[in-house]
Amino acid sequence: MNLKDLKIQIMGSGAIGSLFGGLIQLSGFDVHFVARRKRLEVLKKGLRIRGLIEADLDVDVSEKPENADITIVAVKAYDTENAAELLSKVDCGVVLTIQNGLGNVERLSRKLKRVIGGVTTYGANIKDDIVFYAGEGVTFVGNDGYISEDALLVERVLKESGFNCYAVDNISERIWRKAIVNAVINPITAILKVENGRVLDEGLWSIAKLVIEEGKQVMERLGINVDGLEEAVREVAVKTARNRSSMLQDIMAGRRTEIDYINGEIVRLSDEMGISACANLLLTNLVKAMEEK
Ligand SMILES: NC(=O)C1=CN([C@@H]2O[C@H](COP(=O)(O)OP(=O)(O)OC[C@H]3O[C@@H](n4cnc5c(N)ncnc54)[C@H](OP(=O)(O)O)[C@@H]3O)[C@@H](O)[C@H]2O)C=CC1
Ligand SMILES: CC(C)(CO)C(=O)C(=O)O
Repeated sequence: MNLKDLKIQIMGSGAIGSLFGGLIQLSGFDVHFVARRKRLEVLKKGLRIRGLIEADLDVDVSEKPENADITIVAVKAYDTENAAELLSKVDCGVVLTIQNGLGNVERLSRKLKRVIGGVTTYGANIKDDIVFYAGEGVTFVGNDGYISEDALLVERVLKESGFNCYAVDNISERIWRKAIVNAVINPITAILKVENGRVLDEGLWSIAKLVIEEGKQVMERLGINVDGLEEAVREVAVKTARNRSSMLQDIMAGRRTEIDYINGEIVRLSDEMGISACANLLLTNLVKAMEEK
């Protein structure tokens, strides 16, 4: 089978799903977009991408998933279970999650076969129904302990579509490292309504260190490598110093955040392990209180 004969499906065609689907379709693949509510109506009229590229595409979009060779899950973490239920009604092929947060692979795997993990630093947002391609990044896909055929297939499709993409054998470590970055930067910036760089201020960095330490304890118990974690968080804070985190943007727009699946998941796992995660609990509950305002 020719690679370009593969059918790719995007489950959740918001900012990052539309960007991935749009770039994959532009390189010649047949792409099916799954969307709902306002986004479904918008995409029926076409997908508009601006920013690092400019493209206007007619897309195949519906509310229901279809059979596909590869399905990319790009719903918010709190919608994962519902997405998995809908996908379980069709043959969705290899299932790749590019979501943020912890536990997405596990939640999808309860209902679906051939799930592989993923993590991406590409950046996109939607304004006035237009997808803004804000930043080129890197995407890692795969499993733990081995490089699977499914991960290699996804890597080929994404590379062919112009993505920096690598199949890896330590996807949990990569997912956890991004989650710890998000556990530090996202709630602190959302609560204080400040840009990412402010977490480097002395007082805030002392909170950051507690959040990282608690995350580290869980990671170590799960057998995940924690080398250089604090330095890695610091590096992202420096590189994205002028950014407004996604959680700050969600809070400002009155949207639900992914806090339960980032800091909240560290707290849940710590409880299960009988260890303390006070800093993560505090940040989780403060952000939840802000969501309820
Ligand atoms: N945006 C980015 O740059 C990046 C995002 N991520 C992660 O990717 C995930 C998605 O983020 P993002 O694209 O920003 O979020 P968006 O809210 O823009 O997109 C999610 C989309 O999924 C839709 N959706 C949810 N459930 C269903 C369903 N059952 N059927 C059809 N559509 C559904 C939502 O619809 P509705 O709005 O109606 O709920 C929404 O359009 C998150 O986990 C995020 O943290 C990771 C890296 C970068
Ligand atoms: C890396 C960071 C913190 C960049 O803003 C991010 O992933 C987010 O905002 O969700």
